[in-house]
Amino acid sequence: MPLLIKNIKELLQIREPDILKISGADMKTLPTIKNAYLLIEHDTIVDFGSMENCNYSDIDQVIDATGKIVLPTWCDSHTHIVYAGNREQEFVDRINGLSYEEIANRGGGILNSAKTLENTSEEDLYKQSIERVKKVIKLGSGALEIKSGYGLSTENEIKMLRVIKRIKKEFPIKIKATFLGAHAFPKEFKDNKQGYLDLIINDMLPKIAKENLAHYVDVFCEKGYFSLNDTQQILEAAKQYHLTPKIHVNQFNAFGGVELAVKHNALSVDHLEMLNESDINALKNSNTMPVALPSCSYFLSIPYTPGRQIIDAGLPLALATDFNPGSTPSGNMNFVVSTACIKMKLTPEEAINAATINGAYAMGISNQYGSITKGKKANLIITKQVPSYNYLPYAFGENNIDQVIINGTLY
Ligand SMILES: N=CN[C@@H](CCC(=O)O)C(=O)O
Ligand SMILES: [Zn+2]
Repeated sequence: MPLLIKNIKELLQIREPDILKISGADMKTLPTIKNAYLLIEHDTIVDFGSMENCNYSDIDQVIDATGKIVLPTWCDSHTHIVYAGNREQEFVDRINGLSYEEIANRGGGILNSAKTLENTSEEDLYKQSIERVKKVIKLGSGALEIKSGYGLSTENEIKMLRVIKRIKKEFPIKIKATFLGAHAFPKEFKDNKQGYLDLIINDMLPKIAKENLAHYVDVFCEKGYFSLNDTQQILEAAKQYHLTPKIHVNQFNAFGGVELAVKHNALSVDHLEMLNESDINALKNSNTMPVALPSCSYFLSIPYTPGRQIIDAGLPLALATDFNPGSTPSGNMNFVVSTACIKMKLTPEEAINAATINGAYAMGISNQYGSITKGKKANLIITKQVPSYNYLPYAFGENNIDQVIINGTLY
């Protein structure tokens, strides 16, 4: 049954079907229609325009959006939403003076989450994870990339990826799975790093590919984690299984990870809190999307990704949550958009472009998601009554979402 949304105060992010990402100065523009309507059939946007041209009078299902804004749902291209337990104690430890690095060096951090996950059944992991998924959909996320990376053994990485597959089957939002076996070296491989790389390459990758459990491959390319050489080995091996890279780079140190990622045609490079001129140059003329994770900077009190510099260099930028138990226990894209404006000095137009169409690009789905385009999936946020779209990032911490539509159906 068709669904008509009428009297929309402003309909945001109207794009032609061939626009897959927005870069540089173009990010300052957010095409809109004021006093608009939008028509959905099944799961698809079939028509939209100005109310004065709205000739649909016999539609049964109508939403009156007077005073409200309608925009595409957020596309969160970087999450670790499948995890077990939490790391509240480390949060308190950091308040009391320990750094993220010190906690990791004591065997906490990613290894702490891996231990909890090992002791959690697949069923329980699924149950814990879907509570988070339900919450983020209510907060306006209509597409999620989800990483493994708290398994760190063949059995537990596959357990995580099977949970992601099940979420994909059970939930109407778009999900893309990423294999992140190279998230940290397990304790037993502390003095045999090549042994762990070999396990990833010779055991995990073939099994994951055989079960078709992942679309992308990720590596935490960082000092104390995976070196350039380690990263290169994994990306080369993953290529045989057609897994495109989306990698964690430059969170704490810049040492050439961006260039390596670009050389391997990475779909995205994520974090980038530490960025230098050669990283920016490597990204120019590439198809790789830089992704900023401002909630992580907020939570860890580390520098914000220089989004202004990235955009001013003519590059695109995407925004994502990084939802995970250690560095970002939040999947709230509304907070991400606000924080990008407040701390990274993005304009609301830039931040909304970064969290919708560019987020969709960073997960390889912008032909179907991330904008108001005829033929794209009807994944929409209807806000509460607000003065303008600037109010959304301005009123940080306030929930201004009234309704969320996923695949043409109210969620
Ligand atoms: N930096 C690497 N991975 C995650 C954090 C993982 C954790 O602390 O559990 C991130 O993107 O911030
Ligand atoms: Zn991450």
